[in-house]
Amino acid sequence: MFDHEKIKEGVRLILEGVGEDVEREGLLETPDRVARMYEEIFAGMYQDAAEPLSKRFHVAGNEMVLEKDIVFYSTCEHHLMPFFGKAHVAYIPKGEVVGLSKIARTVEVFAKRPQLQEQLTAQIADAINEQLHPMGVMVMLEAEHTCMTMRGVKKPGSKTVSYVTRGIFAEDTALQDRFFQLVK
Ligand SMILES: Nc1nc2c(ncn2[C@@H]2O[C@H](COP(=O)(O)OP(=O)(O)OP(=O)(O)O)[C@@H](O)[C@H]2O)c(=O)[nH]1
Ligand SMILES: [Zn+2]
Repeated sequence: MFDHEKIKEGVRLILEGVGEDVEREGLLETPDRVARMYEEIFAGMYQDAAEPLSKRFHVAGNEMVLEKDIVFYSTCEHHLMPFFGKAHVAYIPKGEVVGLSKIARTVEVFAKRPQLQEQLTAQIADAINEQLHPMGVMVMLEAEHTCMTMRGVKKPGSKTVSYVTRGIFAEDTALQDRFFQLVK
């Protein structure tokens, strides 16, 4: 589990590194606050993505289910800066579906870890694929990376779009087009 004291010590060292006085009033509680914050934004480190997807319901048809505009906040593993945006998740069931909220919960588990957008996209798709064994899965993420907008190349408003396909979505470009139409 989280080593709260270690995170606090790290935050103290960063503040000292930037030349701050860690004993001044405004900063006294900061290491503890930041440690608690990390425990929140990295809560997915200790959550099992299979868990929300374990309760399934039987359905007759196999029409596409799309959960779109799922707002997520994640943390870029290169700079520990936030990236945030929307996830669109579609799958074509093969006899089984999950409760709609469980798709968003799956996004949350993986978003709340140090991440790369491409890796986050693939992990969401793979978890659904492995747990639900659907005909196919397609996941698309659109996000703004603060490591690109408030620092570095400073390109505010730029968006990173990533998507992955599994199963019949990988082979059927007409199906991919339908997904792109629906999330537009
Ligand atoms: N592929 C990918 N790259 C990312 C993601 N988040 C941040 N990056 C990039 O990771 C790269 C790290 O590049 P480095 O050259 O090692 O680090 P840097 O000197 O801080 O780079 P700059 O951001 O260009 O200043 C940068 O180009 C970031 O834009 C992500 O989710 N996916
Ligand atoms: Zn970054």
